[in-house]
Amino acid sequence: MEKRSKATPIYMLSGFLGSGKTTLLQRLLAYWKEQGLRPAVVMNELGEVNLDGVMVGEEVPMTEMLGGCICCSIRSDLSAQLYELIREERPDLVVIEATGAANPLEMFDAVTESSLYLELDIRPMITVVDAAHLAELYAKQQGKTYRLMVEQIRCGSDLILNKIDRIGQEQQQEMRELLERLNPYARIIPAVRCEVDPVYLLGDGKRVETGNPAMNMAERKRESLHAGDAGKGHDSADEPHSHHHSHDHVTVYTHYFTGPVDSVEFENFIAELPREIYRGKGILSFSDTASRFLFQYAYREADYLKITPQGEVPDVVVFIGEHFDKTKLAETLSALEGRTDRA
Ligand SMILES: Nc1nc2c(ncn2[C@@H]2O[C@H](COP(=O)(O)OP(=O)(O)OP(=O)(O)O)[C@@H](O)[C@H]2O)c(=O)[nH]1
Repeated sequence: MEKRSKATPIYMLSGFLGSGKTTLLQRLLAYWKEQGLRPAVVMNELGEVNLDGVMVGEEVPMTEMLGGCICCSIRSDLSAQLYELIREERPDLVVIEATGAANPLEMFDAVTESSLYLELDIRPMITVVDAAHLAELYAKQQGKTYRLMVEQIRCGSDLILNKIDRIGQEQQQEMRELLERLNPYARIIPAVRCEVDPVYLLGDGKRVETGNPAMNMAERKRESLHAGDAGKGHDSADEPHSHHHSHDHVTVYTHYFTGPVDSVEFENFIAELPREIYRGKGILSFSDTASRFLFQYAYREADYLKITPQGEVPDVVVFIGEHFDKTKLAETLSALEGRTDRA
């Protein structure tokens, strides 16, 4: 118990873009608050705006690391940000939600580096897996996205097999078995919208780690870099240094709107997005409704949630994908604004 007051527990949420990390984060924050704890969040986004932050209550201290990925381009900032957050806010625990493109081993290294300066209690990594997306990628078993997803699965101590509402029973079983093969150490928790029992997930008061989680991770890292399912064709196995740039292929485009757009036109535009774009999020004002919407697009499924953002938040969308044509996307989005102007 004494240790708790000194070492700050650090929870890392891993999982590919759009798998459900923020959905899980919201549940965990609600649970911790119910327990009378004061959580803090480090939110890392590839885009220039923190749209996930809108989903986190204002009372939760949050550090934003934007415009890059914690695991490489802005990795060195993590220690400083954590240090400030812990010193100024004195939280009971910190959750780090990395970008979905983050290589979990690099993220783990970055946090371990921080523990040289700060007294941290690094908790087992939680990986959220989009069951439908994994099923599709597993059918092909190639590509950087699949390899990254496998890496994230191998590094998780707890694997939430999320979005099982999007696949049938048989495929659920197949994906479960795949996870067991890829990571026999982990607990697998099937879920819809990350609805999991936080007491079970976090193991509060019950879970006994077999050994030091950091040590387990180091072992897994060695394994992961040398052999196994992921090792086949894994960047770092083929080219020893390339794993540091494992998500160089990810393209991000941020578009600030100058005014509202027509909702039907926007939905049509989303329905026709190229496949290379696998994630989108934004805050939008539509010309045909009064409220503002938080827009989400993950693995070809779009969601619109009515929101009242706190403070000044621009109308903006961020698209993330692999080598898509930013210029064309910018033109199409500008044209949508133009159409509304004429209306
Ligand atoms: N159908 C379905 N949709 C889900 C489920 N869980 C989350 N979603 C939706 O998937 C989208 C992405 O969820 P997030 O929680 O924002 O995903 P994320 O991993 O934080 O995304 P990034 O921060 O971009 O990596 C949202 O529209 C969610 O409402 C699920 O179990 N089933």
